[in-house]
Amino acid sequence: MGGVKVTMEVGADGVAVITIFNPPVNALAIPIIAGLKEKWTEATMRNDVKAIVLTGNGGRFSGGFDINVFQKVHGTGDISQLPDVSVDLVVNTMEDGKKPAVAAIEGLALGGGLELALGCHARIAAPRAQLGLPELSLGVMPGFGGTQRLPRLIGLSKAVEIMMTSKPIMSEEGKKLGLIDAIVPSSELLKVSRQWALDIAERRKPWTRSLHKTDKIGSRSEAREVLKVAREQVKQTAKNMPQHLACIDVIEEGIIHGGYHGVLKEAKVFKDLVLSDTSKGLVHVFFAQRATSKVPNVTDIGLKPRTVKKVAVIGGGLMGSGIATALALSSTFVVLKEINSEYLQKGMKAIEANIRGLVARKKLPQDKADRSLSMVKGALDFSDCKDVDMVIEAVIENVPLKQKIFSEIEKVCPPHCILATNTSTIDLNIIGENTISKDRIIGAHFFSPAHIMPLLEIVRTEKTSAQAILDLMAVGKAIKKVPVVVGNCTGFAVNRTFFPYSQGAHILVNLGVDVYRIDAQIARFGLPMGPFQLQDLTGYGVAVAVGKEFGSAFSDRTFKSPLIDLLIESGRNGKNNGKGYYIYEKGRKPRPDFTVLPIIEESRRLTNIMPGGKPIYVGDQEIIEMILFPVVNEACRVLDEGIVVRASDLDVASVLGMSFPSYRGGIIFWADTVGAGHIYRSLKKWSELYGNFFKPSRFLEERATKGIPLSAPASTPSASRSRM
Ligand SMILES: C[C@H](O)CC(=O)SCCNC(=O)CCNC(=O)[C@H](O)C(C)(C)COP(=O)(O)OP(=O)(O)OC[C@H]1O[C@@H](n2cnc3c(N)ncnc32)[C@H](O)[C@@H]1OP(=O)(O)O
Repeated sequence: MGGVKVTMEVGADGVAVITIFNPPVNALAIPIIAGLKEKWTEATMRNDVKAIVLTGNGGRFSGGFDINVFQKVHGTGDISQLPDVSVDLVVNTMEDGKKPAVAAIEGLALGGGLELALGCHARIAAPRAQLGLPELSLGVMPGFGGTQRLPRLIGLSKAVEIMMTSKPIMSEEGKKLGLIDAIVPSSELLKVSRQWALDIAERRKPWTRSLHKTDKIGSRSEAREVLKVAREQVKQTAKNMPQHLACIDVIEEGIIHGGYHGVLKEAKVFKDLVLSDTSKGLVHVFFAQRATSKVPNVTDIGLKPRTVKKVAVIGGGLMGSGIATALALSSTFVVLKEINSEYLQKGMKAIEANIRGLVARKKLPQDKADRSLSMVKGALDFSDCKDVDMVIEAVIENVPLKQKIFSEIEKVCPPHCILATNTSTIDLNIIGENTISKDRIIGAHFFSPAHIMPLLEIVRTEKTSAQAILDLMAVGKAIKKVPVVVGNCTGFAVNRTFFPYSQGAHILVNLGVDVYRIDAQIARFGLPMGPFQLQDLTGYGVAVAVGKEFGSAFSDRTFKSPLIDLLIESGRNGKNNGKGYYIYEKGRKPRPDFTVLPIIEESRRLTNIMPGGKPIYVGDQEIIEMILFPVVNEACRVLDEGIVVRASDLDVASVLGMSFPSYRGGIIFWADTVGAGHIYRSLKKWSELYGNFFKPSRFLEERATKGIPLSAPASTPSASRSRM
């Protein structure tokens, strides 16, 4: 805690520079807030201080309120741990204080950090500083007056957008909007800010108290319209979460009753939101995501990641072209290797389409797109891979083919080259069977579409070197993925955990439950779509292949549903050919296709699992549980076998790889909120009624009977934990 402090230096010019020190992001921890109050009060009282400049040490203004405090409140339920910053510090001490203050912003000013700057009387920023109010992404809302001051400085519509999306803007945009008063080079930031503060003191520049501004908000009726549209949008984009609508209500309060009333309501609602389950889940995911970058015996043994400048991607299909796109977008040279010029052209075209698509959606500027495309070179021969630092094989799931590729690349590529495979199911030891340097073999499992989905599952075998893992983690970060390191087993951590998801859905259908009802319930729970629509989207071929793989690895608990085969026989292939459980037509939302019902009936007849031949009766909640509890059960096996480093890695993987709702905190966090006991008893009951698929795992049974959360680390590693 030695480095956590607030300092004040008073110059001969009469400016007190107050600096926040709390590396790495100058988070506003409780001692920092106390320090700010103390220094500000001192500066206000000292006769030699004419004006104040607030800044952050180390090139970053502040990353906002200390999120660790939220976690403490979540653990204890004690809301009194939250200090009164909004009125006591920002309104009374800073904004309404007797001395003018200027915020000198570099790097970033996010959340409470930006709100402190809003409480100053002017803001000077360095180029490309990030400014944002991302609180909603943590399940709370701005709590230091941001809901009131930002609209008053930049107008309601843009302020609402910044808060609702949680996305930062750059200081250049902030300048155009009126949030930033001037942009100056970093080297001049303090000098200009000091002068600006003195100019305010001497009335050469306006002494603006943002909370009192009204000129940018517009008329009541305009404001009402903006808020109405925002409410409608968030009902679609932020289902099941309270903070967006709560934030809009608070903004409205300020518009109707004035900024100060808005601040008071904000402070109250902020505290309610901190205690919400949504905030608990999202804050958990925030820290869980950062924890993935800490891997014992890899990131803590003094190794440094080596530079990976050039990567060969073998196979230009859907996955290969997506991976190549992700690499090229982050300025890595890519060799895309295919077996003939037709396939190669297809792959290159797919990369181009991916990149052009980002430009069309305004996610990438044209010049960056051109630069990215120039990073990719096509190749038909392995000799083009002789100077690459990493190979990522992304061909079809065919064992002999993969084995052949691996022994060839081992011969051609330099000895330091990492040999990665994008397989989603096949055991890495089998793929690398004919390869000599087994320490370089590693799994780089991307999720489709690879240039968009944020998860990278890094799979290691017992022989993979720590250096190779570290290098791939660094590549993952460079291409803006969240790398999660896992052990080797069928399906690895993510696909294995979620295999029972579609299995459970198929059991339910064969027990007589309606497919569309199942999909609707799962969507209501918060996944982007239900299991049947997902199956339509990924194609039935994938379902068959994955089913086979898992069926042989976990035959004790695999349910063999004939439904997919029947659908294929009847000429359906999901979204691919526009015919699945749903009808797919361009420009329209998928619509249920009721002509599928007789096929489902046929499946039910063949499996004959309905007790007494009659459809079972289940409530809506039970549908969700019968699909997700088996997922939790498999997650327990993954934990028990030590496939992941820590339980929260599965939370991150489920959120980023499977779109499990982040506000529920990920699969294990959610399971713990439901309670291991309830999950265990439910699975036990269903296993007695409907068979082995539901049988509770040893790990779940033990945790449930001892009353230990599933997320608690194992006290003594089980025999199989040696995998990591
Ligand atoms: C009342 C107020 O309105 C409420 C608030 O202010 S809520 C907080 C709002 N602020 C935020 O949401 C910002 C959260 N932070 C971020 O988005 C990113 O950390 C960042 C953009 C600031 C920096 O990103 P990056 O450089 O990639 O570093 P990143 O690895 O994320 O963070 C570095 C470390 O700082 C920590 N950190 C970042 N922001 C923090 C915060 N606000 N509080 C506490 N710790 C924080 C991270 O946990 C991480 O710790 P670790 O090294 O021990 O894992």
